[in-house]
Amino acid sequence: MEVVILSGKEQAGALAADAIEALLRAKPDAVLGLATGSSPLPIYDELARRHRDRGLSFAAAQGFALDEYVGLAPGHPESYAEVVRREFSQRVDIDPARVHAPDGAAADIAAEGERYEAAIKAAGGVDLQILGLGTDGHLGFNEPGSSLASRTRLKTLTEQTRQDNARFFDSIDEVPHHVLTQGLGTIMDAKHLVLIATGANKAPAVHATVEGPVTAICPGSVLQLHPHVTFLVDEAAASELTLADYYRHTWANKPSWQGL
Ligand SMILES: N[C@@H]1[C@@H](O)[C@H](O)[C@@H](COP(=O)(O)O)O[C@@H]1O
Repeated sequence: MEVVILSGKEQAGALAADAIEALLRAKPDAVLGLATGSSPLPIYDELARRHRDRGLSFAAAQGFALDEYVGLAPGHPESYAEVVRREFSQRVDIDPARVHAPDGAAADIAAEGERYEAAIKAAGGVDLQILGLGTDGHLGFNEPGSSLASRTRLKTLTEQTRQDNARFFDSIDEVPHHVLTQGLGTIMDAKHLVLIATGANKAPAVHATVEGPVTAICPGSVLQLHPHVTFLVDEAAASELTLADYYRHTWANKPSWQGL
């Protein structure tokens, strides 16, 4: 695990964009795992800037969203398919037909989960997965209690997550109770995981994820079992980390030839 403590979310976004740019230059047809929520927005802003200013191309790439609400009307502005389109796809040159999301309006949600798993596999798996972190430690929409081996499936949101996400809707009553999310096992299959967490409200979840026991109570903690995971956190989100000084020391002394 690599924990990088940065001064702000723009710096975190730029570092994640560095990793994505390096991947795309080495492998133009890379498969990107796309996260929603507010944390990854600085990454998408930076990728859009690099596309515009220096021709970083996503033309051969593919994208897979982590999750989707169940029960929103197709095209709802807060559906994650729409958020990914608005914040990422339409700002770069990726083929919209190669950006996928689970279909939260599918008649058979269980079958849709299996179809989505098969689609990720058929694409060759995710090369780099962007992740945010819920205040309760969730990844995607894998709420506390999720199996660490879970695959794409229906989940019920906690009230804490519905309240956290109510800011995107007119009222909490409009936040769906159900979602379709890649499982923790699905997420763990990605080759490189890049988690971005900023702000003091994420500090307890960051601490539990990085330094707590590996437990379904904190789904993020499963990342401790992944061989290539990068945590990009700001000072506020890092404020409860026991080994913060060591992470800073490691970053300050990182060999210049070693990427993320
Ligand atoms: N399903 C998403 C997660 O993928 C995201 O990580 C989390 C945190 O969101 P934010 O980054 O806005 O704090 O929100 C949602 O629940």
